[in-house]
Amino acid sequence: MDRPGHGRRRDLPGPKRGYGLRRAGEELPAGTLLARAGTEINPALVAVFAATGIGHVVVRSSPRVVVVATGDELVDVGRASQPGQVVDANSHALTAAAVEAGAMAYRVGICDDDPEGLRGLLEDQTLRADLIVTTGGTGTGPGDMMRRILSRRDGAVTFQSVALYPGTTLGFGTVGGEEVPIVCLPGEPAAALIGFEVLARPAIQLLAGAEPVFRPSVRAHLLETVPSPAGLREFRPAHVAERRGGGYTVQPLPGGPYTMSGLAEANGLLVLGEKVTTATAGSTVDVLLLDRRR
Ligand SMILES: Nc1nc2c(c(=O)[nH]1)N[C@H]1C(S)=C(S)[C@@H](COP(=O)(O)OP(=O)(O)OC[C@H]3O[C@@H](n4cnc5c(N)ncnc54)[C@H](O)[C@@H]3O)O[C@H]1N2
Ligand code: MOO
Repeated sequence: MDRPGHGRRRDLPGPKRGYGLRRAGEELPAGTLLARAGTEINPALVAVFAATGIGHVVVRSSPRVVVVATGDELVDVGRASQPGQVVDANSHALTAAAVEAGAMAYRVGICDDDPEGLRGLLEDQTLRADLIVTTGGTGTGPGDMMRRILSRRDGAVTFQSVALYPGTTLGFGTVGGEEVPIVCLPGEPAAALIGFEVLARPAIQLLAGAEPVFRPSVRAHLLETVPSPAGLREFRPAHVAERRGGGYTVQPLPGGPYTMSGLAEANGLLVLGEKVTTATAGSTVDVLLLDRRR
């Protein structure tokens, strides 16, 4: 009984008046705005609604996005690839990107460059898709089937070069009687992901009723000189960091705009406008903030 803390009586001061009590309206006083239109509903917000007696809210459901990879050369991941074959990375990456953007995403997988097969597949997918995202076959060669089958139809999909780098060859428009929006991204994997970021992601945000539609951007101090093609707006994987004294710095990642590993590392996209041919170290540039903590 003489172990410390045992068998001895200690008088503690009594609790202050009101201690441990939760008062009505303490956290959210009457009249507080609970959520703005365009807010994504999360579990805690559901709790806030329920606790404040709101049993019903009007929502836009997550858009259904169908992802199709095209190309005779493609094989599914995990299968042995022969010389001349390419493992399909894009349908997986774009499906993940669509989920990250808040969509219900369906990966259809690989479709050969057979015009009838492709037409039929797109027609079928219009029944379940709010947005169709394809990759591959957007070039101007005779075998670039996506451009061939879609640009023939009375202008519903346009492949006029977009001043985007990488991603110049992408197409966009609608397909089928239901006029389902479609974004046709290039086959080159980094170009496909950047094209998705710039064109498809905002479309998903818009379909979801989300606000804001675009990524936030900041002005940042560029740490390394980079060249950029004239006439095209370049989006380049980069690492952005907050400076101690305020503001941001941005470091372009090695490998330029066409790197998957650079994109995997990036927490921002450096934006170099159409008129920029060289962005010099020390200048101030625009950076889109990707939603990744690094
Ligand atoms: N005459 C012209 N030819 C090309 C131009 C041009 O302006 N004029 N632009 C070039 C550029 S830039 C791009 S980008 C490509 C876009 O062409 P495609 O969309 O037809 O791309 P593909 O030929 O289908 O593929 C390019 C490259 O990427 C590989 N690929 C394709 N799909 C996948 C996938 N799902 N996963 C991984 N890798 C994939 C494919 O095997 C090729 O190596 O056009 C240029 N030509
Ligand atoms: O269109 Mo290509 O995507 O510039 O790389």
